[in-house]
Amino acid sequence: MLTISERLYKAAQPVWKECHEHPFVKGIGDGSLTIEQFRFYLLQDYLYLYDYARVFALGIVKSKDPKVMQLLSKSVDNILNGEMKIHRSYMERLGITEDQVFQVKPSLKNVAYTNYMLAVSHAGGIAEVLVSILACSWSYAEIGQVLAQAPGAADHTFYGEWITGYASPEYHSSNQALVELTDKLLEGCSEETYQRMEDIFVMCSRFELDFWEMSWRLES
Ligand SMILES: Cc1ncc(CN)c(N)n1
Repeated sequence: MLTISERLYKAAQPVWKECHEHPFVKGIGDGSLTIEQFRFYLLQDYLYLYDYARVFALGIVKSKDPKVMQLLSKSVDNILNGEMKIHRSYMERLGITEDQVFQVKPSLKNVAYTNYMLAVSHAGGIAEVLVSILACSWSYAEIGQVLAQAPGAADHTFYGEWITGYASPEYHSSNQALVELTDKLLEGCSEETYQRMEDIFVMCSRFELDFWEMSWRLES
């Protein structure tokens, strides 16, 4: 029998396949993505990650289990001081200051995605919080792993740092902890609850695809 996370993963496969095949993702992998497109993505993603960290923080508020609270607070730290280090390094390379990022307006699709995660998490419980962040964390772990396997991709002078960041054992294990926690929280849940979770997971996966597309087209 499939675990809850395996069922969620299977349900989102058609959308994840489109993410893997998206020209933006392929372009990071083969180095053909323009710096202009990456710069646009970087700025939007930097803003996105602050709201994403807020969703984890909401999980701390919603949880009564000290172990879950510890894991989520570690995740907040991983995002703000780990994952975003990659962004800050690229900002330095591209001559962008944090003040300049905050002058950028988040795009419509960026706002739609973060507002969706925040709304679902505010209205729901700890399981809704976990499932709404899972597609984000998991799809990037998978994209990082796939791109890192292409010969030379991880050593690319510009995109290599992005690829190695998301393919790193640290990123993989923090994502794995979220997958396992989701299974634990939803073990033995009713079919009705599962369907609600699947809707959230697939919706967030669609937002992921939209984020790549928006960045490819520089849609602000
Ligand atoms: C839009 C988006 N989705 C996911 C990730 C990976 N945390 C990210 N940085 N940005």
